[in-house]
Formats: sequence, C-alpha cells, structure tokens
Amino acid sequence: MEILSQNRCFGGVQTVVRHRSDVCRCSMTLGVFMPPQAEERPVPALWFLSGLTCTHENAMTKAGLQAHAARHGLALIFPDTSPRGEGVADDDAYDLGQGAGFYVNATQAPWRGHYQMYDYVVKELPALLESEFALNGVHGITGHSMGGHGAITIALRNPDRYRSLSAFAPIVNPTRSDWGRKQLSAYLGDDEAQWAAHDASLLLEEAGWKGDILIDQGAADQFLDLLRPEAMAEALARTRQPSVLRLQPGYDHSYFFVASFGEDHVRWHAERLASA
Ligand SMILES: N[C@@H](CCC(=O)N[C@@H](CS)C(=O)NCC(=O)O)C(=O)O
Repeated sequence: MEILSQNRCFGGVQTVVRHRSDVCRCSMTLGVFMPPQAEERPVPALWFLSGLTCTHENAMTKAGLQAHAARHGLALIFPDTSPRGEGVADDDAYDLGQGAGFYVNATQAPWRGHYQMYDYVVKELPALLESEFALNGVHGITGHSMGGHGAITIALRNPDRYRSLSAFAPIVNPTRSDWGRKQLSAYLGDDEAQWAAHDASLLLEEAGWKGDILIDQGAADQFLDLLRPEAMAEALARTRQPSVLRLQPGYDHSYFFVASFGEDHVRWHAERLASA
C-alpha cells in the first residue's frame, strides 16, 4: 500500500493511498480519513460510496464530512467507483465502465475481468484497511446516487458486517431505471432474475433491514425520474421498515446537497456505531 498524500484535517489525518487490488486486478486509489481519536484507540469506520463519474476524490474534497467525523471519532473510507487503467474495459458513455462500476461483480465480457466492485468493497478493502489503520471492526455505510444504491444493497445483503445505514439521493430501483437497466444488463447479463439482488427496493421487500435507515433526497434533484425515490417510499411503507426518508425542498443532486445534510448522516452513524 503506497501513500500518495497525507494532510492534517480537523485534527485528524486525510490520507490517499494506492494499492494493488487482487479482486479488481488493477491498481486502486482511495481516501481514508482518520479522526484524532484514532491516536488513542481504534475507531469505527463509515464508508462513503460515490456516484457516477466520481473517483475517490469527489466526496473527500466536496462533502465536508471530515469535520463531523472528527467530532464523533469516526474514520471515513472513500473508495473509487470502478477499476481503472488502460487495460481495463471502458465505454464512451459516462454511466458505464470506468467511473460507473455500480458495486456489482460483473459476470459478462468485457467487464468481468476487472469489474468486481462488490467483492472489493465488501471483502477485500475492509480486510486490507483493518490491517493498516486503527479501525475497530465496526462498520457503517452511506453513499450518494449510484453510491447510495451501493450502500443500501451492500448493507441489506451483509447485515452482520454493517451496523448503520444511510444514503443521499440513492438510485433505489435500478431494475426499473435507465440508471440501472443498461448497467445491470452489461455487467450481469440479460437474465433479469440476476438483477434483483442489486435493487434496493426489491431487496428491502425481500430481506428488510435489521435497524433503521436514513435517506435524504433533494426534491429539486434533476435526476428524480432515474433515482425513483417513490419506489423506496413504497417499499419502506409496505414493509413497515423503521426509517427516515426526507425530501428536502429546493435541493438538487449535487455535492452542495450532500454537504448540507452530511452532519446529520455522520451523527446518525456515530450514534449507532458507538454502541458497539
Ligand atoms: N455527468 C452526468 C451526471 C453525473 C453526476 O451528476 N454524477 C454525480 C453522481 S450521480 C456526481 O457526484 N458527480 C460528481 C460531482 O458532482 O463531483 C450528467 O451530466 O448527466
């Protein structure tokens, strides 16, 4: 693991590291923020999965989460959104290929050789980071847009691994959206039965979530028709899932929206992760 940069930040340290990923079979870059409390004891980790077109850097530099994480003693993990590199398959569209891994394990050519983002986030990266940073093995997960989709689907499928869950403007019904159908068909193939395990609304109806869920959604989000928050609202109501789903008036899809509600989300996770 190679340290690319290290900056003092709100009394903690923001590090960017590069490492060789065995599951994605390429070099991967990510951000890790360690709060000041980590100098005294291992701390819980909050994962932030980012959206389409993002690298590890967007949320790390634009969401302003470090100030809140430093106050609550949480580490922040900012993974990349896909494998990258010259030898890695890509597409001209911004919403497929590099920058758009959708947090699934691709089974189809030409993607399957590198696009294993589900295993990367759920298995490879936690093991690596727990051996390299002062983490206590307690994890919460959140994310924005495609990353909100990743956060909800990954948590619902791994309830023993994640203790707390939230999302910002998540893609919640990809099997019924152009932000989903195209990518799930490319990465997983045309058998739609394989897609359901990566659809937050369908998964919620099937598996539920052991705790409560916080979701913020801008009511003026330019991508509302693709995100389909109404599908999640229906699933939450039908399953009587403890949750807070807020439609925030006037807010769009940008990181200005994420930054505006970041404090609430970090507190939400801190309250649930501290009781470990
Ligand atoms: N570029 C796309 C939208 C991409 C987009 O909005 N990506 C969101 C996540 S889905 C994002 O976080 N972009 C990077 C940023 O704002 O820093 C378009 O114009 O249709």
